[in-house]
Amino acid sequence: MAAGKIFSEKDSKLALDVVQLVWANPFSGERIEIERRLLGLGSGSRLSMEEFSRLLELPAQLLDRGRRRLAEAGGKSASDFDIYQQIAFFELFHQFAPDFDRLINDAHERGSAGRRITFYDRFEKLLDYWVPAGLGGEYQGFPASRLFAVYFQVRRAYYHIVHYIVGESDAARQLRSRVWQSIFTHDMERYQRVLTERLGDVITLITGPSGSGKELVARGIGLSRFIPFDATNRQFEEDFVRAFYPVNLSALSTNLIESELFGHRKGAFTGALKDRKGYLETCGPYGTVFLDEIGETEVAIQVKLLRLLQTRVFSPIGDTESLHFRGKIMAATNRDLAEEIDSGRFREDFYFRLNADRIHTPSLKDILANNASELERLVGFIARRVAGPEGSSLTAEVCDFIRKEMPAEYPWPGNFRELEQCVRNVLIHGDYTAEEFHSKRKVPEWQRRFEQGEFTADELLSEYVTRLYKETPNYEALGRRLDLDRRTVKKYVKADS
Ligand SMILES: Nc1ncnc2c1ncn2[C@@H]1O[C@H](COP(=O)(O)OP(=O)(O)OP(=O)(O)O)[C@@H](O)[C@H]1O
Repeated sequence: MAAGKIFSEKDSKLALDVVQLVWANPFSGERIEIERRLLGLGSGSRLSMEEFSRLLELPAQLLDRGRRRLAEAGGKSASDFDIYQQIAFFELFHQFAPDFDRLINDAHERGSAGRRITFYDRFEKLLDYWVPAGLGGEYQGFPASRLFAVYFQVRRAYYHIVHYIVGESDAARQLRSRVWQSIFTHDMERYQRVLTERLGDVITLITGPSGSGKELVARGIGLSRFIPFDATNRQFEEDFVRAFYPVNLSALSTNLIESELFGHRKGAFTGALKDRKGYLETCGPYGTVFLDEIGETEVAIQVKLLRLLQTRVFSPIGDTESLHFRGKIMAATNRDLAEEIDSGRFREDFYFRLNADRIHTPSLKDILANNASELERLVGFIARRVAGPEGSSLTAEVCDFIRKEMPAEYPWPGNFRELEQCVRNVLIHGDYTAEEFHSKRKVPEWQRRFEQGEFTADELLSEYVTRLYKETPNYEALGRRLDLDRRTVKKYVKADS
């Protein structure tokens, strides 16, 4: 019997568009286009909440109609079964998004995610409703638990990217999209088919100025790695919140870096009183070791790390045994590594090894240069975090302060971190003075004219006498102080003071 079709002619086109949506990077411009096309809207910006809810009804309606024809069309052998199945995945993902979000939130609040996942049974049941297990119980060649694990990863990635990288500037959007690619590549369908367990081998290097969010990006990627689900005991194989190991290399001596990363055996050096596991050993297959400030490391450490990256093998200090590193390595630096290589401080071979997947976090100055209104949005975000329900009044205060007291082109050398300090200082002291800011603070008009030599002698004297008159508002007394007679003082005090 020739294979039938699950979808009618009319539904088929819509179904193909929905499948594109299933695999599109949610932070890409392409995704917006697909969403708008599905709703019959012309090109434009992101969907409103109401439009998005309308969009989510489409796959559910398609599935309903498809499910009724599923058996008749030949089930698994229907020519469009794979399309039907992918739409079912999409529907299921959205149905369970609130459950996954709760799981992620709770894990962050408690600092641990390790517990039985109670909604897995419900998940299997619904999956079985849309794609009956009688059709084989495998979904694109994988068991339901694998699908569940991919959903959890997708939801974690979405959650962390949205929570960690804020803002509506093009730079923020591009960064979100790039981070998504770092987790899933640009071809998510291929990722879920063959790469889930392989992408951990790829090293990610994050560059960008200090305080621009490099660690945040690293954390977002590290906490969003694929983690298999064990359907027998209803648990994920790794606690995602505990799978990120950041090491600030600039804060440690060469010996300490080795000890922290590689670990040591008892007696390996003075003070090594017992065996100690390093992060490379503690980190499991779904974990991430983050080497922060990699540009600050001595060449000797670079050589050891290069060996680790090439062979994924290391030995604790004082041990000859080789251990296998199973996790992912990420690194970050605010230095210009090309310059460091030229000056002989950074090994070129090490750089090329690190440079497989590169992400750049933009400076706040660059973000604001293309989008001035972004400052208020970012201040609002920080203020809500700092002052909770008073967030909007604090936002207004901070924006007012910045507008009146800070130079229009202030470059925010400390980037996002400095903006956070500014918000906190205005909250606590009603004021903010940074080193850099101090030197660029708006100079009073009289000082500027003085420095530019714009005063005549009379104007200068008038400025001076008027300023002092505010402290000593008595012509007689001020005359004595300045060694001038009363009438001369009066003549120089400006009329409006
Ligand atoms: N794009 C962003 N969105 C939200 N918060 C941000 C962003 N970038 C940075 N931050 C905040 O700024 C602070 C500094 O971020 P982070 O430590 O990630 O910067 P960094 O680039 O790693 O800095 P350094 O080079 O000094 O280590 C953090 O408190 C972080 O929450």
